[in-house]
Amino acid sequence: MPDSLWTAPLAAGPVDATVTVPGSKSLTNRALVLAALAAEPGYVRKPLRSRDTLLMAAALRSLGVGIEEVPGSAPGAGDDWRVIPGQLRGPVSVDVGNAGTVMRFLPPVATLADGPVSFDGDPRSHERPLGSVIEALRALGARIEDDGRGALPLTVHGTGGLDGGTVTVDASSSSQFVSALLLSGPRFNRGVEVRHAGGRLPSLPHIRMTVETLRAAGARVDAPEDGGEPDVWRVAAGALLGRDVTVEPDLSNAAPFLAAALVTGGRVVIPDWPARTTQPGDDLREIFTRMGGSCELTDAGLVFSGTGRITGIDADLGDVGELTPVIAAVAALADSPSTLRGIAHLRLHETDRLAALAKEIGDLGGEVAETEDGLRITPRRLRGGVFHTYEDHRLATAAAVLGLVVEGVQVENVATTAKTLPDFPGLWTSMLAGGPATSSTTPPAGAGGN
Ligand SMILES: O=C(O)C1=C[C@@H](OP(=O)(O)O)[C@@H](O)[C@H](O)C1
Ligand SMILES: C=C(OP(=O)(O)O)C(=O)O
Repeated sequence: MPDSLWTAPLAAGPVDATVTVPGSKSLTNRALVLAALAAEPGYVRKPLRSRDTLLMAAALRSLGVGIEEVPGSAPGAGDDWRVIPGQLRGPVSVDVGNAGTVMRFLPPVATLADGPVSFDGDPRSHERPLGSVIEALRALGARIEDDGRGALPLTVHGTGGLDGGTVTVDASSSSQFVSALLLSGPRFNRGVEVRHAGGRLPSLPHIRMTVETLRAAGARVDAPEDGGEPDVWRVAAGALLGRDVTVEPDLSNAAPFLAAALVTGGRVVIPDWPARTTQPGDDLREIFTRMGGSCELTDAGLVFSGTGRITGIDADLGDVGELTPVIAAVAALADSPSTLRGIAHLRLHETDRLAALAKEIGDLGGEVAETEDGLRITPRRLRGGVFHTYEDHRLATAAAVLGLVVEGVQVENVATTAKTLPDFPGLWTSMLAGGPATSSTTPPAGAGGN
């Protein structure tokens, strides 16, 4: 059966709305892992409930961690999670879907289980790189069965603990390799020292996020940004605290909504925008200001306005690669060309994002050329048509941005946005209706967990 098409709504005029963006995927999944590895129960409040985080919760539950629904502390935000750590058990089968955080963060956790833990996921999960994590865990003492391709499927033969120690990895294809080894590090007998050796590390803010969340959970961490050796992180062995963590809104998922203000010359308010954060999405304030908008952090949240004029940019997005699809969509609507650099690793994301953006924006009449490490975008008059999304949530939200000002953009499989955003179409139409837009907290069908 062909995937369904969703006709992206055209904006009738400048948008003017307040959009409550659900919790951060990256923070929710780190909070779940750290709470599961803690020495005492804790809470994850205002968690994101999307495919990626429900898969993480389901995997941890099957490993023996209690994750209970408790009434939410924040009005209207849905239930919170109480996480009760326990002895991790096997045999267990984990479905990672196409979640990088699940497929990379959980194999190190599985070494602590008392039996085998097998991992598998969507077809794309077999193509996303994992070899550095597999080799690193073997070097630290783990037994792992795989088919030698450095990817899923695989089985970690947990023995209830791991020696740990020093390991060198090439994390140039994903920062998640470093984050994965650090997150479980406090539970390894000798802690862990991770040394990156290879090309440029992408998504550094996500590694800083890992370091901050570990420290907040009581771990002792040495990191390069504190005057340590470049590309070397050390996590000492030790018990993790059970904490009460409130998840920030997902600032990367704010991108399409801020873009809506930019491309329609409107105004969007995102409540609860943190004054300080490790989320890469915070860079949208600067990037979209350079592209013609203006923003202000107020008590009501981030107030972002467009003028209707959109300027192209030359930007290195290596630290904030996950923002690329929406930035590329905005760039295709600008009044001057853009060059997006430092993002070769996007070829290994949910899909090959560079190829997909070049093809799909190109099919609407745009001019997008792939470079060795990014995209060169020359704005052209766009026309409607089918925008294929390759089961990539951020391709779908990028297409919705184009559809605001290009009539007849039909987005294939918009439901794929549920990877990180529950009810994106509902949020989008509420934004266009001008009312307050708040996503439903109902989990997407087939997401696993409960
Ligand atoms: O650690 C994380 O939560 C993430 C790290 C980044 O991965 P890469 O370093 O593979 O780009 C990012 O793109 C992804 O969406 C989330
Ligand atoms: C790259 C992404 O996801 P993942 O966590 O699956 O790597 C993303 O969300 O843009």
